Amino acid sequence: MAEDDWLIRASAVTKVFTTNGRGVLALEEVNLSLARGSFTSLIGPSGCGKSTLLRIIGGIETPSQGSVEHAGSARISFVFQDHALFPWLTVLDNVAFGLKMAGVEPEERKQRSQIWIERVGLAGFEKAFPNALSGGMRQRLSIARAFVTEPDILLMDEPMGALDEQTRLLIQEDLLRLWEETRKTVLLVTHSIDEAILLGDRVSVMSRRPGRIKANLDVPLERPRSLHNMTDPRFVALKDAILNDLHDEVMASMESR
Ligand SMILES: Nc1ncnc2c1ncn2[C@@H]1O[C@H](COP(=O)(O)OP(=O)(O)OP(=O)(O)O)[C@@H](O)[C@H]1O
Repeated sequence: MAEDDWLIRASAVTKVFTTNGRGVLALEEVNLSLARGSFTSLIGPSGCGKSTLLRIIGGIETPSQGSVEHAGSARISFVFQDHALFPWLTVLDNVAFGLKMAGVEPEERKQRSQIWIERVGLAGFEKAFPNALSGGMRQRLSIARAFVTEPDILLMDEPMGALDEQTRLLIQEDLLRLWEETRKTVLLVTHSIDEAILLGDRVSVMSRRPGRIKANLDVPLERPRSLHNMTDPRFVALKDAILNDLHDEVMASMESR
């Protein structure tokens, strides 16, 4: 990535949480740039600070030290594991909610929401309420809701974490397709090495807590991609390298307990 091609950049971000008078150093001098129109996957041992870094980049958590800068417009949408859907609103109204907040007129809201409902395969469920949907459908709804406002940056924290393996594969394929059509700037936090490689242009691997970026690895796979890429020798070689990095970190964090 060209150094000047970033859309959002975290520089020397340090985060200390204080609970019951005790400080926990969650992040230490983390640097991470998201290139415009690129997909970055963030992976690391449990508790290393991935969610904290995502939240700081998204501006919903403040760094103790360091800064987050935007180059130009940086409208941000989030997708979280727990969906954060409104149970009292229909599918259509859940998708349209962000547009309503942005002051978009009702007719345009409906049209734009309908397009995204169809893109994520929820046509026919416009009037359903979230509790009548399966976990996979709820996740598709969250994805539609995040994309419909046409954000510059999408921040996704373990969006597929609660799904069974088969639903997860389907949604990964959906996300691949949607991303390849829209080329949003994306940061995806995931525990799945396969997901990180399949979706990402780059995989950033974090060290154990206090989190730092241990490696930024480019994914050497052409697009468009599909689940079949997972058996490509280059995919397997990169997975092996990431496994080695993570293995060292996880072992070291167990030893320091
Ligand atoms: N609001 C908070 N108050 C106090 N400590 C926190 C808070 N949020 C996170 N932490 C601590 O900061 C560290 C990093 O947490 P974070 O959730 O960012 O890690 P993570 O890498 O996303 O974890 P996981 O992979 O298990 O979801 C952990 O030690 C966690 O306990």
